[in-house]
Amino acid sequence: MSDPVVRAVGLTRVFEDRVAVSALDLTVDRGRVLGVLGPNGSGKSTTVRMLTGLLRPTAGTVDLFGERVTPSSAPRLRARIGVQTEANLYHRLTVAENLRTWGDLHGLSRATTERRLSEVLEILGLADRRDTPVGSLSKGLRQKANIGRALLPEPELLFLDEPTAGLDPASALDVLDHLGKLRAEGDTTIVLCTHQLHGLETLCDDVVMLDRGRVVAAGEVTDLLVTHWPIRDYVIRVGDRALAERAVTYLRASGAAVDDPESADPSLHDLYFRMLAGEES
Ligand SMILES: Nc1ncnc2c1ncn2[C@@H]1O[C@H](COP(=O)(O)OP(=O)(O)OP(=O)(O)O)[C@@H](O)[C@H]1O
Repeated sequence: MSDPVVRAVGLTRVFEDRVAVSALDLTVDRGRVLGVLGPNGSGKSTTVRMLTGLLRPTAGTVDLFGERVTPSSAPRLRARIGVQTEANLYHRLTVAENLRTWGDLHGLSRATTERRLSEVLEILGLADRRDTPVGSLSKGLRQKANIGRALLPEPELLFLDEPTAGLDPASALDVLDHLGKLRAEGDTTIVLCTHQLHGLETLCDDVVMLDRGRVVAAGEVTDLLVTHWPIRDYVIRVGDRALAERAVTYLRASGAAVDDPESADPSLHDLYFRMLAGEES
C-alpha cells in the first residue's frame, strides 16, 4: 500500500481563545476526491491552510506524499500541489501573464505553459479574456482565473476552496464537470471545500463534515449514506398517471406503505443538514 497523499493527525488550530479546528484526523488516498463540508466559520479554510503548509497548526501533524510538512519542507511540497483560494493573482497582469508567471514558478517549459494555458482557458470559458488585466475582471471571472492558476501545472494534488462560489450556474457546472473528468482519469487527488452540495455525491469519494471545528461525520460517501440513511425510497417511473395510481393502489393493498410515489434517493444535501442538526435515524 502506498502512503496516502494527505494524512493529518490531531490537527488543531487555536486563534487566541478560539478553537478553529480541533483534533482533526483525515487521510486522502491517491486519486480520490475529498469534500470538506460545513457551515461558515466551521474551520474548512483553516484546515486547508494547514494541510497546504500555509498555516502552522497549534497541534497535530500533516504529511503530504508521505513526507511531514514542516516550515522547511512546505515550499518544496507546495510546488507539487495546486491551490485555489481567493486573491492569488496579480491584478495589473493579464490573465495569460498571471498564468505564465505561475507556469514559470512551477518550472514548466514555455511550450507546456502555452499548451496548458490554452487548455485551461478553454475549459473555463476564459479564452476571450486571455489579455484582460485580472483587476478588470468580474468577481466570477477572477474566480475562474484563480481556478485556472491551480489547474495549470496539472498538479497531482489539488486543493480547491469554494471553487464554484460566485460562478453562474453554467460555469459552475463546467468546473464541476472538469473535476469529474479529473476524478475519472484517476491521476489527481482533490480536496474540495464547498457549500455547494447538490451533485456532490457523484463527485466526492469521501467527505469530512465540520461543525465549529469538530468532525461531525467522516468517511466514504456511499458508506455514510447507507449508515446514516438506511431506509431506501424506491422511485417507480410510470409514464401514465392512471396506471401509476393503479400501481399505488395495488401496492397499498399488498401492504406496502406508499407515502409519496415520487420520493427520490437520499442525497448528501439532506445528510449534511441532518448531521449538523445532530439527528440520527
Ligand atoms: N486569522 C485568524 N484570526 C483569528 N480567527 C480566525 C482566523 N482565521 C480564521 N479564524 C476563525 O476560525 C474559525 C474558522 O474559520 P474558517 O475560515 O476556517 O472557516 P470556514 O469554514 O472556512 O468558513 P467559510 O465557510 O465562511 O469560509 C472562525 O471562527 C474564524 O473566525
